Amino acid sequence: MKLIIDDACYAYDEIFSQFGKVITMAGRDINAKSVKDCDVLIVRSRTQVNQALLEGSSIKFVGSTVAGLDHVDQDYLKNNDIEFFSAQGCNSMAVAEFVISTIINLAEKHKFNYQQKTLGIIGVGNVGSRLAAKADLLGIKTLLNDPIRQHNENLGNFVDLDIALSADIVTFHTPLTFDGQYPSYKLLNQANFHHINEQTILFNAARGGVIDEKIWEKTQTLENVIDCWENEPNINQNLQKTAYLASPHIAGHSVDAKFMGSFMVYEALCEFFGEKQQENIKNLINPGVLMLKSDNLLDSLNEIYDFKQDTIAIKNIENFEIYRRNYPIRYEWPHYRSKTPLPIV
Ligand SMILES: NC(=O)C1=CN([C@@H]2O[C@H](COP(=O)(O)OP(=O)(O)OC[C@H]3O[C@@H](n4cnc5c(N)ncnc54)[C@H](O)[C@@H]3O)[C@@H](O)[C@H]2O)C=CC1
Ligand SMILES: O=C(O)C(=O)[C@H](O)COP(=O)(O)O
Repeated sequence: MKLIIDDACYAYDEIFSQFGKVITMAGRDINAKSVKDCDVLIVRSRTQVNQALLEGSSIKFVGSTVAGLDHVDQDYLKNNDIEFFSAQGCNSMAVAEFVISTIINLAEKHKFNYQQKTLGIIGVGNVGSRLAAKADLLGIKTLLNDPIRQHNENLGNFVDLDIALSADIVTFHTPLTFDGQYPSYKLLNQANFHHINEQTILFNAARGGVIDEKIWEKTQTLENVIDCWENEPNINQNLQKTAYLASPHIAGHSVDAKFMGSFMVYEALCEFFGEKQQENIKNLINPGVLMLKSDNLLDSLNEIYDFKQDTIAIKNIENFEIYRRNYPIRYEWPHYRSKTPLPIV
């Protein structure tokens, strides 16, 4: 069997070589010619998985080791009997940690008490619900918006989009969708941007396109935090120059998340081909207990990982893709022993 794998997939050799010959390439370079005689395709977010890539190939299984689905034409896969698995939730804790760590840093910069702020979370799935749980632990009041969940689960505590947008801190965690009853493309647009004002902290760690950047660049906010952009890696430099954090789509890039993305696809692949899982793969990340020296929350979170370094690293946007492909090691909070309680859920 032949597997073609994005070389940014965590531990691709240790994890996937039990299935056959592994060929790797940068995700953006995987093309119809390279997949043609392969049986399995494993990607992250940079490969467009569609008819143009797969028609006439031998691919029987596609695994995506990330949460977003906008790079995959799932209808094409279904109609052509190609098995698809996506590692939903693999990086949700990493994104929640990114948002909380940034809020704590902004509280210090602007001298506000985060317990007196409201946090509007738009999209309350794997990321949004973990973020909400961490915010609750810290005593931050959340305003949750997710009309799909509200409709399906009849949740009484959810709010309308306009209410979530009027929070002090507004953060998007929806997929990028263009159709259905609740498309998220330009969810923050001409008609509702007036809720965002000079006191708002606005995050996009979901996907470029969820917020209309043409309007965003003309809107005065307290701070912008932008991890996901329209037209990556050719990002909007007006927004980049003024954002508190302008990072290269790395909110989900913890070691744990990358491992979990690969591992979840591995489990699905074992099931698909009826192969037994190798026990040792579960132990591929094991940094032991990591000790923190700091004695307050802000310093502890920055000692774990200071996200400001990611903004500095892409001041020259030519570094956008290189930096994210060679991202520093960042472990999630549960690995650390801290003198001050961390909001771990
Ligand atoms: N910056 C990064 O590194 C990362 C970005 N992402 C992005 O974040 C998105 C969310 O990730 P997860 O929470 O894991 O996905 P998820 O599928 O678990 O949750 C998404 C939630 O958004 C809701 N939703 C969909 N359309 C909506 C709308 N119009 N308004 C409000 N809510 C809506 C859904 O009902 C669902 O509950 C991913 O699709 C991906 O695009 C995910 C992980 C890492
Ligand atoms: O899971 C998602 O969705 C993401 O946005 C990933 O963190 C993106 O990872 P890359 O494949 O772009 O490294």
